[in-house]
Amino acid sequence: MLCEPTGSRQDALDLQIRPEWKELIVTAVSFPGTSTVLGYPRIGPRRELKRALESYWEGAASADDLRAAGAGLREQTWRRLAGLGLAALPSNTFSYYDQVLDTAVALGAVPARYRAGTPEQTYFAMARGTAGLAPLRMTKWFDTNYHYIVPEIGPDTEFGPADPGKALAEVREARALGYETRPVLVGPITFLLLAQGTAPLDRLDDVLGGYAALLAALADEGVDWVQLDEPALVADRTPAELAAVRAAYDRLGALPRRPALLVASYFGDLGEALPALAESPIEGIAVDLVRGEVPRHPALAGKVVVAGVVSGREVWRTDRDRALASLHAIQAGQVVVGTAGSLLHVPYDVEAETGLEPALRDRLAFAEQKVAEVVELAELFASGVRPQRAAVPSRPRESAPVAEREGRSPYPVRAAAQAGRLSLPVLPVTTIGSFPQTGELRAARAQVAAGTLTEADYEALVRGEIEHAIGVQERLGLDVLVHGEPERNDMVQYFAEHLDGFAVTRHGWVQSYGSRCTRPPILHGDVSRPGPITVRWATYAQSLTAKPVKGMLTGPVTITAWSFRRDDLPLREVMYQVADAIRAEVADLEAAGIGIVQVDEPALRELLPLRRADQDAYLAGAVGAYRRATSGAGDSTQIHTHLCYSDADQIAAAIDGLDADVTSVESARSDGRILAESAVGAFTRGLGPGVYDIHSPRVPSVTEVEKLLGAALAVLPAGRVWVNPDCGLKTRTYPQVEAALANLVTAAASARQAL
Ligand SMILES: Nc1nc2c(c(=O)[nH]1)N[C@@H](CNc1ccc(C(=O)N[C@@H](CCC(=O)N[C@@H](CCC(=O)N[C@@H](CCC(=O)O)C(=O)O)C(=O)O)C(=O)O)cc1)CN2
Ligand code: MET
Ligand SMILES: [Zn+2]
Repeated sequence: MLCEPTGSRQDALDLQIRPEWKELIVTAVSFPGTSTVLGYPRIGPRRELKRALESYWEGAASADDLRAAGAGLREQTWRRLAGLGLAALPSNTFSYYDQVLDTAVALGAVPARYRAGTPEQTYFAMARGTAGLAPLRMTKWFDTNYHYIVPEIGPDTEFGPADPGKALAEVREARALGYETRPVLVGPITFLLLAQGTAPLDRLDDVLGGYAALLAALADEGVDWVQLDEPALVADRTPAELAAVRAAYDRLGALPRRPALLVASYFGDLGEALPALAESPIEGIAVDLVRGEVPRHPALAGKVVVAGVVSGREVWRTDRDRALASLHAIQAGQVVVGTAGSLLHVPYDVEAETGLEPALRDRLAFAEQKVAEVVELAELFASGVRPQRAAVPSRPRESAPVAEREGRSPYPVRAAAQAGRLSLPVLPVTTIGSFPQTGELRAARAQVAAGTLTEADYEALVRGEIEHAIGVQERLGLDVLVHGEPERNDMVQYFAEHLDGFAVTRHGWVQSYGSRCTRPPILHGDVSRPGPITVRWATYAQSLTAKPVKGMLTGPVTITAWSFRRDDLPLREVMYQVADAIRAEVADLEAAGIGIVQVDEPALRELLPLRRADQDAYLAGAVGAYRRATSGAGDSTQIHTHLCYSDADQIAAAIDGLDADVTSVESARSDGRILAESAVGAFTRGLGPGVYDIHSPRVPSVTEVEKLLGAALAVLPAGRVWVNPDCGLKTRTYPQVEAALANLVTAAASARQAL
């Protein structure tokens, strides 16, 4: 998206070169080549890393097996990038789990309680927990569907010695293959701003000591350039934070022994942070020219600018003229053609998608195609090719605002109608929707696709799974049951497969967290619903039990957010089209006698623009879409929603605006932050703060659940509290789930007694 030039930018343009800048405009340290990417997918073109990790975690493979799989993938990536003609290769963009966690380990920021066992055991304990130890928190990486591990940096955190081992090993590994690389680390400001703890910037000095040690070790290894990723600089930053940016890079720049520094920004425009970086003694700055503007600052004359003209977030082919226009507009010591951010968030290769309609496929570029685009643009730019037409801002065409639909009575009226219809106990126990996805189900879907299993046999298998899930819930004594979503490969892809306007991929995997991946659908046309999608599964489940079964839908914001989407329509209109499809599905569920419908919106927070100035318009559109999807429901139909992250306080008003009767949220993995006074006030209707962290294989004890429930009951009236896990159970196994849910039911019973 293009932004209007801001006043401060215009001023920067008009500035004369001040004397103090003269010394900053040193001769540019040259960058090793005219093309690069800031990062690359690492899960493997066929999810080789996922399989290696999961076998290692299951105990079926050794640490050596896992290391060999990692080395193979790294080699394959470097060879491919070089083979495509890319000039400057990054390293340390591979990770066994997450790059923020890797940086924490490199900085020695390993909380004492995890420091036991082998390095692998420590690493995966932080990421996933152990039988006795909860993992570190995990949350969304900026406005993506990728999750990072939140470093724990408090006022008293003791940093161990810096550990450059992984970065050095990758440099050596690439060198053995004949490649000099540029190691990538998360930069100090982003690292601290993403960390959990009180005023983490207070720890800047300690952290910079760690970076200094890492940089020295890399310099000793003969590394010429290091990339420090600072996406946090494209969000609004306070004057104190901007001062910290200057202090940090002044200090790192002044180190006597270090490689040249490329500070990489992406996901938006640097804005106020540009002068802070440009005026510091670093050698290069990477900018996002897909979402941001051409950077202008006199001190850039002495620096390398890596121009992110190829999107790391979308899958459309790059507009060559627009990219060339941006490249020619940059005034810098050296302009290098690059990607806007890492390619981590797009799939590997469009060529693998033989099932896509050729007309659509021709418009797409995945990671490999994007590398080829970077290389081609670098050649065109070097030979002085100019854009053939004036760049037209790719602004979506505006159309008349669509009226929002309203229909439901105020909450108290609805709550009374629902209480009469549902007669639930106080503290009702429920789940978020999915039950474990068995290997048998996944294999069966693959067989249907391959034509070796009939639809009828698959259908019978799904019905059997529903019976099983209902049986388990009945036996354990849950109050509101779910059918368990066995028919869904993914909560978004499944709907995309049943709606018009979407295409889905076969191999288009993108890492979501750890070994978990999704295949984001491609929303390329007008969206509509050819027919009911979930009704037969929900009614089948309801036919098996006298307890209420909750219908389960994914909301319009989330379906839109977790798809690659068209850019020729405003986001709001796209979301409204999806909302109308979901609205029809809600109506059909209701007509089929389903009394509770959950419309999940875990991505509501995710698409929140990084700049405050853009947030209200987005939230109005997102809330409008949700209400459009749900406001057709009658008063006695209970509408639930589910959001799975803890920083709900930032969008409290919007969550309230959804007007759902019951909201379930992640809470267990984030120590009940949602129950803090600042957040809990947002929930004026039913609330289910998660009491079971489903992202970890460990089973919470009854006491643990009781504690979390007690915390909820201390701040909320019991009549509005629900008992549920943090999120769906699809990534867990049945034994884990049954043990955990039994503990939830027991804890709820004892909490009811105590009321
Ligand atoms: N889109 C999306 N984003 C989300 C979530 C989500 O559920 N969906 N949840 C939050 C957390 N993120 C998550 C992301 C992925 C998964 C997840 O479990 N993904 C599965 C894949 C799901 C899937 O598409 N499964 C397909 C394909 C399964 C498969 O691997 N098939 C094999 C063949 C079958 C076999 O023999 O196993 C193959 O293709 O090779 C299916 O079930 O049909 C995985 O990585 O394992 C969980 C959480 C936030 N973002
Ligand atoms: C990422 S939110 C997941 C909600 C979905 N209903 C599930 O249980 O899997
Ligand atoms: Zn969830």
